Amino acid sequence: MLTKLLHNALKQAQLLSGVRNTLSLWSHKTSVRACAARSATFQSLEDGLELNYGGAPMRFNYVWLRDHCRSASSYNSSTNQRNLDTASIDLTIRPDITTVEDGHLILTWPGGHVSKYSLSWLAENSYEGKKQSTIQPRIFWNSDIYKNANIPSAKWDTFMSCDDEVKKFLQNYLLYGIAFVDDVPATVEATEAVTQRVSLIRETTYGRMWCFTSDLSRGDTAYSQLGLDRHTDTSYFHEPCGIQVFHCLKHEGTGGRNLLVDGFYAAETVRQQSPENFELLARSPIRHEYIESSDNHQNHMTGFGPLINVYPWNNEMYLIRYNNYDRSVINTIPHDLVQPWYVAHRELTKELRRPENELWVKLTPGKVIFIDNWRVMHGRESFTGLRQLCGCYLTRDDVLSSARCFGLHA
Ligand SMILES: C[N+](C)(C)CCCC[C@H](N)C(=O)O
Ligand SMILES: O=C(O)CCC(=O)C(=O)O
Repeated sequence: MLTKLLHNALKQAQLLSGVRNTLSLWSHKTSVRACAARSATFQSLEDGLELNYGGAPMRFNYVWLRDHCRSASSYNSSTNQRNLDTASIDLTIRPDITTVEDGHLILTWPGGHVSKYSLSWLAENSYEGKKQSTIQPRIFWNSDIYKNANIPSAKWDTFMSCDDEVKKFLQNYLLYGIAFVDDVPATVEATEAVTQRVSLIRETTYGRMWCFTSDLSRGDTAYSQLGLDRHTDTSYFHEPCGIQVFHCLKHEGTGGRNLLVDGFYAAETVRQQSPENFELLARSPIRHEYIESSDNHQNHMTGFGPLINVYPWNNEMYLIRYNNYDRSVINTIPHDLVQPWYVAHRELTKELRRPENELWVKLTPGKVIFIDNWRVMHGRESFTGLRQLCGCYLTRDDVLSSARCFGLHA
């Protein structure tokens, strides 16, 4: 089941990533000395070599090859760290001898040092390979897609005792950007324990674990009974918190449902409809800000970054900051682009607000939700009565590290 999901996600990511194959643009071949060995051939280029090994040709620069030598003197394979001082490599270095033998590329450098790279390692680590592959397979969703996928929630008992349950949970989390644990005791301590099964908690000005009601104890509308439109949190950090955990410990009143919207689904729609609007949102840095001044709390946080962030080599999205409440003065976009930026922002907002893209959930005591705060927007319906919400933030790097240690593609 998971394998099939992953396969579909990979297919979808490939379709959606807008990757263009530029291999046909390659030039600069100096000599065409083809050397056949097994299924691999190479050709020398001015500053490196081109390797043909199965799929598309791959090009490797000579300085890069020397820098990535995995011999014991160049690389410490017990700490997985480089020994070689990169600055000591002659920038005009070329090997004296190049051969392909037994599935390896073997280079003998001036001075006699030999570097040996397995062809499969080279294929895995080539730019061409990276450009065509997805860093994190995901399934973009609207309300129907998510509901029809019938993703099971993890259960407190098994989640706390069985690593495989945490692995399944993380796999769902990586694919959809949201995941639930049910039957959790309605306490801050149990919420903390569930979170720590996943990774480290990130302390912020709001605390390590926070538990809040609508008492306006902080200078932010989150601490009121007002509805909150879809947004991501801590957009005013240069690195917004990666994950938001919520657990509603108590609600005696009406309303207060939570809204979830997959920002990547909406942004991908914009990319398909008007690539220039997507580009503009991905290129223009904007500022968000959090200012709080009271007897108990003094804060002035501000961070820059574009609304949409993509990896430049494959155009895959990895982070959206969208918070109209906390967006600060726009003075980082030149005049000519201000109007187009608002047009692009409007188009994205329209997609984010489509009712069919909205997933509404009523968080009840026992149900803990993990939300990818780099991808999935959350909001809240206004409410009456006493409502107590606890939770915390996690850092994305720590969560991805946990996922990789479980052998997941992250
Ligand atoms: C979740 N918790 C109530 C602790 C913090 C709320 C932070 C609210 C802020 N406007 C933001 O969006 O970042
Ligand atoms: O009260 C809620 O359910 C959500 C609050 C919220 O959106 C936030 O703290 O950012």
